[in-house]
This record gives sequence, structure tokens and C-alpha cells, in this order.
Amino acid sequence: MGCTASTHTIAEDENDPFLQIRKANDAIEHSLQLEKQREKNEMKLLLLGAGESGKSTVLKQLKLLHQGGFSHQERLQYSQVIWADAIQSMKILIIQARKLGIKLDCDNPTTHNELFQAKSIVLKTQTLQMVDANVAGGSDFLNDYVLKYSERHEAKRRVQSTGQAKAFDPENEKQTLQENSKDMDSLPETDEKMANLKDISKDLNETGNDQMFIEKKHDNARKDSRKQYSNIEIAHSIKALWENDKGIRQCFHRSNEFQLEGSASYYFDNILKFADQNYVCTDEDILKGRIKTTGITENDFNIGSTKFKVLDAGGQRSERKKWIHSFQGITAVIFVLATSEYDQMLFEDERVNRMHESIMLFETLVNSKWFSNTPFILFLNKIDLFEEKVKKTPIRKYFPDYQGRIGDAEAGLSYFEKIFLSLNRNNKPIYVRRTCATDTQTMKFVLSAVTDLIIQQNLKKSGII
Ligand SMILES: Nc1nc2c(ncn2[C@@H]2O[C@H](COP(=O)(O)OP(=O)(O)OP(=O)(O)O)[C@@H](O)[C@H]2O)c(=O)[nH]1
Ligand SMILES: [Mg+2]
Repeated sequence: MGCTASTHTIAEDENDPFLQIRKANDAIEHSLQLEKQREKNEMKLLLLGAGESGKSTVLKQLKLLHQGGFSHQERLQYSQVIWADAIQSMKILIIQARKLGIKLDCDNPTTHNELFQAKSIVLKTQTLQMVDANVAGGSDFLNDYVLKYSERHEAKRRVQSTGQAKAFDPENEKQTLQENSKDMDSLPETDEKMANLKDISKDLNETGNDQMFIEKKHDNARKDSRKQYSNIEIAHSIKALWENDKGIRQCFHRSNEFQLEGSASYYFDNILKFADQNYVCTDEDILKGRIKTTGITENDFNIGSTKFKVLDAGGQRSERKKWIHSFQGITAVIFVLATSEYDQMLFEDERVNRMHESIMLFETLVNSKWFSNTPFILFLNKIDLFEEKVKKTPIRKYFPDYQGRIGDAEAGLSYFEKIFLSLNRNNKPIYVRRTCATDTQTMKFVLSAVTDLIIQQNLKKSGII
């Protein structure tokens, strides 16, 4: 007697608990299948590179092109962040001029009384009281602010990034702090705020309550009896120093010797609009503004009929520990290199050249087993700044084997491109594009070519074409 399939069907009892379980299982199985199918059709793009190379700016361009742009909230957030960065950047120029021995017109009240007053206003401004930290990003903004602008944190950043405490010379730092506080309130302001923030941070850790952080900050602001200047007074002071103080300009041209926001000149050029408390940032402002990425953000786009998931990773050393979590199932890696930073040092460790760091990073990634079958796209970014810089700063000073002419941007870019391509030990395909990530017009073409390329590559890989 053989087994034959019965054609007899039993009427399903809706109240049968086994039937309910089976239905639930089927539904789960079905949605898993759909998810798998969706993932198979989805392109996963990973943006990697050192800090400040321009990864998030590339992502912003994708948002402009394929997601209808920025929200009102983002525009308000950048207004606050840029206003704070603009004030701090001018303070940095004044302080660094002193460290570099550059004579400032604003130091001489007899010959330049107006600039002297302007300097005093900028240095006395308590930046955190001029912004709404809540709108600027809450505790993330405050933590980043402290990390960026406190000199004490310069040493901490290095220790965090290298694990080496020794290289930091506290005597040296003490001397620097003393010099800087000679005629200004600015550094004590930052340090005082840092102490405040530390206290507040403690509260925050205990309660995990952001609102309390901000409320306490406002409390402290009320207790502070020092004169606060209006936004317009501060903006006019920054404008005067930027436009009329020869020493400030000279110091700005040496900003590769210290840490200054890459878009500082844009902030100063437009300072009057950023001073308006109700100012809502334009697309261009947001592209020029900087908010450091912490962790990895995931962003979904529909490009034509293809779904893209773009992962934007924070590039500073402390952020890179998190990268490995996103290495699986990547369709293509876009490595962003800031070409203009061949004469600058890392924010995390001011003994390390930024280009050297990127070379080391690229070599590790391009030869990593995680990406043995993953195409790489190399963005030689910040070419606008590079073209300007090569005219004044010889590449050979930082890369002695460079043979090209001084001021020859094409030769310079080819030189760096060759170095990067030579690191590819597995002969995997690497596509190179020269980019200015802040320029929407050119990025439109670059990104469209890149997404097409990724789709084609993926089709080839899956044997469809
Ligand atoms: N002039 C110019 N500025 C650029 C370009 N690309 C990026 N920037 C600026 O460089 C700064 C840093 O850019 P981000 O996109 O935040 O850098 P990132 O790689 O995301 O940095 P992390 O999040 O720290 O890893 C911003 O102020 C940008 O406006 C460029 O091609 N030209
Ligand atoms: Mg970023």
C-alpha cells in the first residue's frame, strides 16, 4: 500500500490554535522573504574617509538631489552652529596670531582704535550664551563645542586617538594658556564654560536629561554679570577685523598651522546674515557648515527605479572603531579624500599630517578582506581649495619626492591620485572622480555618473548583463 496524496480537504477551523500559529509563521516567513528580496535589490553605499574630508557634504548633495533638500529644523540648526563657529573662529585667529608672532592692527589702540574695540568685543563674547544650544543640537553640540574649542582638550583628543599620554607637555600648555589670557577673557571664557559644562555634564550623566543641561546653562547665563554684546555688535566687530586687520588675514593664510574651520572665510564673508537670530540657512550655507558625524547614519534614497542605502560614517579616529559594524553587504565604497589638506595636521593628533593619515586609511580599507569584491570610488575632494593652495604652498615641502611644478594643480592631483592607486594590491577596480562637494552643479553630474556606474557594476556582478 503506497502513500497517496489525499484530495480530501478538511475545512479550516478558524479557532484552531495550531492554525493561528501556522498563519503567523507564514506571515513572518513571507515578510522575511520580502525583506531579503528588497535587500537584494537595494544598493548599499558606504562613505568612508578621514574626518572633515567631505563625506557628509556628499550626503547633503544626495539629499538635495533625491530627497527634496533640507528640513526647516536643519536650517535653523545650522544657523546656530555657524554663528557659534564664526565667533570662535575669529577668536582663534586672534589667539593664534599671538602664538605665531603675527602683529595685529587691533592690538594698537592708538593707530587702530576701532579695531581695538572690535577685538575686545569678540574676545569678551561668551559664545554659548549667544546661541540656542537646544536648536544647535543639544548635548551633542555642546560636547562637540567643548572638544573643539578648549585648549585643554587638544591634549585629551590626542590621548584618545593614540592612547599616548606622554607626548603631551603640560608645561607647554600652561605657558600657552598664560600667554593667551594676558589681555583677553576669551580662553578663560572657554575654560570657565568647560568647567560649567563639566558640572552640567555630570548632571546629564546622572539624569540622562538633555533639557536639564540646557536649563542649567541658561541659569548660569543669568548669574553671569558680565556685559553681553548684541549679535549685531559682534557681527560688525568680526567684519571689521576680517576686512581691515592685515594681521588677521596673514594669520588666516597660515591656518594650516593650527585648527580652523574649513569654511571660516565663508562665515566671515557672510557674518551679518548669520547674526540675525531669525536667520534660516540656505542650501549653500548648510553645504558650507560643519557638524561632525558621530557614529554611522543610514539614509535611504530612490534613484530612478533603484533603492540606495547610503551609510555616512564619522571619520575621526575615535569614530573608526564603529566602522566594522557596517562593512557587510556593501555594494560600493566611496572614499573621500580632502586633497587640499596635504599641509594640515589632524584635529585628533596635531603631529600627524592629514594626507598621510588618509593614505594609511585608504591602504587598509582597499586591501581589506571585507571589501575584496567591493568596487571603490575615490573622490579627490576639495579641489577648489587645492587649486588655490598649490599656488602658494609647494607640495614638495610636505611630499619631497613630488616633481611637478609649483602651482600646477593638475600635476599635483595626478601625483596624489597615483599614490592612492598604487596602494591597491589586489587590482580591484577603483574609479576616481575629482570633486568639489560643496558645488551642487558639478556634484549633480558626478553623483549621477557614480550611481549609474554602481548599478551597472552590480548588474554585471550578478550576471544580469
Ligand atoms: N571648499 C570646500 N569645502 C568643502 C568641500 N567638501 C567639504 N567641504 C567642507 O568641509 C567641512 C567638512 O565637511 P564634512 O562633510 O562635514 O566632513 P566629514 O568627512 O563628514 O567629516 P566627519 O563627519 O568628521 O567624518 C565642511 O565645512 C564642508 O563645507 C569642498 O569640496 N570644498
Ligand atoms: Mg560627517
